[in-house]
Amino acid sequence: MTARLRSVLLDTPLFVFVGFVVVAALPYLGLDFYWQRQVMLIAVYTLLCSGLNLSFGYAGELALGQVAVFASGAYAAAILFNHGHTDILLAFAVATVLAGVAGLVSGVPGLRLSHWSLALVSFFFVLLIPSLVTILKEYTGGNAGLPGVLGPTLFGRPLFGKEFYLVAIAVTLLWMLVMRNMVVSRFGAFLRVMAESPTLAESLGGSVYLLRVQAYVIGALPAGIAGVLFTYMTGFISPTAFTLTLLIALLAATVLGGADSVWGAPVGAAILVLGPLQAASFQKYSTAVYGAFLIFVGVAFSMGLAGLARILRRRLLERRLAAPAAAAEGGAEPAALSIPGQRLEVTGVAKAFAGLKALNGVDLVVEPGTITAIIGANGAGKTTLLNLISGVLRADEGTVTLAGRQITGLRAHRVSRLGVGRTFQTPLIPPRMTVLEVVESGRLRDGEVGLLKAIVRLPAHYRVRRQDREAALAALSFAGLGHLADQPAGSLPLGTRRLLEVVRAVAGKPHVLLLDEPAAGLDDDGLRELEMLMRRTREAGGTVVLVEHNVPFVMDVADQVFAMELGRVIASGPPEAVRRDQRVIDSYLGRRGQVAEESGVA
Ligand SMILES: Nc1ncnc2c1ncn2[C@@H]1O[C@H](COP(=O)(O)OP(=O)(O)OP(=O)(O)O)[C@@H](O)[C@H]1O
Repeated sequence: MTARLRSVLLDTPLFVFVGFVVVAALPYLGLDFYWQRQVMLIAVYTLLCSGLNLSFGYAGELALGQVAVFASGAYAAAILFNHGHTDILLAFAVATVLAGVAGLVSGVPGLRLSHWSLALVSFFFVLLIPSLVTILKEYTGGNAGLPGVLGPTLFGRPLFGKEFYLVAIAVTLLWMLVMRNMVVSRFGAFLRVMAESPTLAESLGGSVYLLRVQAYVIGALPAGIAGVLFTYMTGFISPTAFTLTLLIALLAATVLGGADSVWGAPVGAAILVLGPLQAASFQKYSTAVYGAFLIFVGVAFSMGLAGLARILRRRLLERRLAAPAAAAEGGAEPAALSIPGQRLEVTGVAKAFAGLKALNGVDLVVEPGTITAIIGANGAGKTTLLNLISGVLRADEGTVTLAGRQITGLRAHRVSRLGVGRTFQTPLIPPRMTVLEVVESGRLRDGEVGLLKAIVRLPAHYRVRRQDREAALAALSFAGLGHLADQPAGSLPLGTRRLLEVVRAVAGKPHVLLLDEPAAGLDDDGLRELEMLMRRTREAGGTVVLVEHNVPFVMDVADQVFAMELGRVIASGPPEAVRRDQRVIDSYLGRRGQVAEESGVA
């Protein structure tokens, strides 16, 4: 057994292989023809739902064109067959290319505009099926359909009955392994982050547009393959097989199985095929029932069965996880980390929102190995400044340079890849990731996504993922949070989530670290941990920019302070000097003291 095959086998849950071997063996154990068809239909729907998982569940796009791509694969197989090209591998290849093209044609313009444009464009493709079938009647048979598409070949050998069944199961397993490899790769991590927040994905170095196109196009590929299997399974196709009802049913099955789970697809597909909704008396009401079911599942059970299984599994494992993790840290020295800080220089930046000058000629220089704080009243322009540096916003005027290199006007993911890490005023933490996964995602900005390497599990994929994991563990230990590694991030209190954001940014070893109000809402313990983390980051060489309202904290931790008012810097220098500056007292510190006194806060 080669190392790669071994790794594919060992990294895949055993139940998957056992399950597929059992399913593949069923016809040899006496499963009759009717049930063989039902199982193959589950395989077909699994492929369709799995593609939807990627584009809809993981990438968060309402991709409604799956049925159209399914139809293109089905017609491709039938037309090839009728022209004497019976090889099923050829049909798979053509259907996959067609699916990719259909995905690109509908996805590229749709995704460039907005969520809803993609939904509309892809939905339009489904509505187009009957017209296209009529226009291409010569090849498609029009409304009457194409009968007698039976008995494809594989390398010249006809595939009937059990052999075709085996091909259907094997192809489905293969796709599921590809899907699983993608989901556990850096690409999958980006998708999970993006589903939580596109802004976060960009700030971690992912081009949201590119990720969406990739997820949408790749999600279309299994639908093309499913089309080929469906054609050869039924032996007959017509436009009546590719309806809106099927689309709604697939969406319902995807959500029910678990939209952001690899193994939710076969579960949802099995329920769709075997469930009570298949009764003949139900057919007339199918669209309404599936629609109502979709709404119900989407609103009341959006986690799906996979989400439920995750919760149960977590509860079962909770005890076991707590013990070794706590033991692992047990008073050990925090890991050492080197953070390659670079000089950040902001010169004359200005930004207006509909005439309101949020920034009006701001200059700022931050040296490596220092903490620079920016203070000022609400609306002074502090967050806008961080957004300009990190590429979330474009400056109207002025420049931003990193180690002398201009980064002005670059998109957020490019700025991130050049070494700017950041946190957000409201922590952006994907709740379904574990703490370790969240911190690992901070490493995504460094190096390539490596989608193909992940799919075929090249050694480079393992090396990168191992390095990601080690760096994330080191960053957690650096922050004294190693004992939380296996906790679901969503279960953490707000203060710990704030710290976690900082740790995620530190794990990416950024050249500049931008922190937006990290101390907000932290209790005394949290503040101490944050202060320690920031001091360690500075000692490790980091360039830190801190926007913060907690003045005592700022005065304690910062090397230099910039005070802002109405988009301008009104004072800068060492903390004590800025604290005594009369303009700063009048515009900010005095007012904060007054507010604190009025509210009884010391
Ligand atoms: N996207 C936007 N569209 C319109 N106005 C905006 C936008 N972002 C910020 N502003 C305005 O720009 C000004 C500066 O806002 P900014 O959020 O940068 O202030 P801040 O100093 O960070 O305040 P706070 O301490 O409350 O976070 C405010 O008047 C704000 O209303």
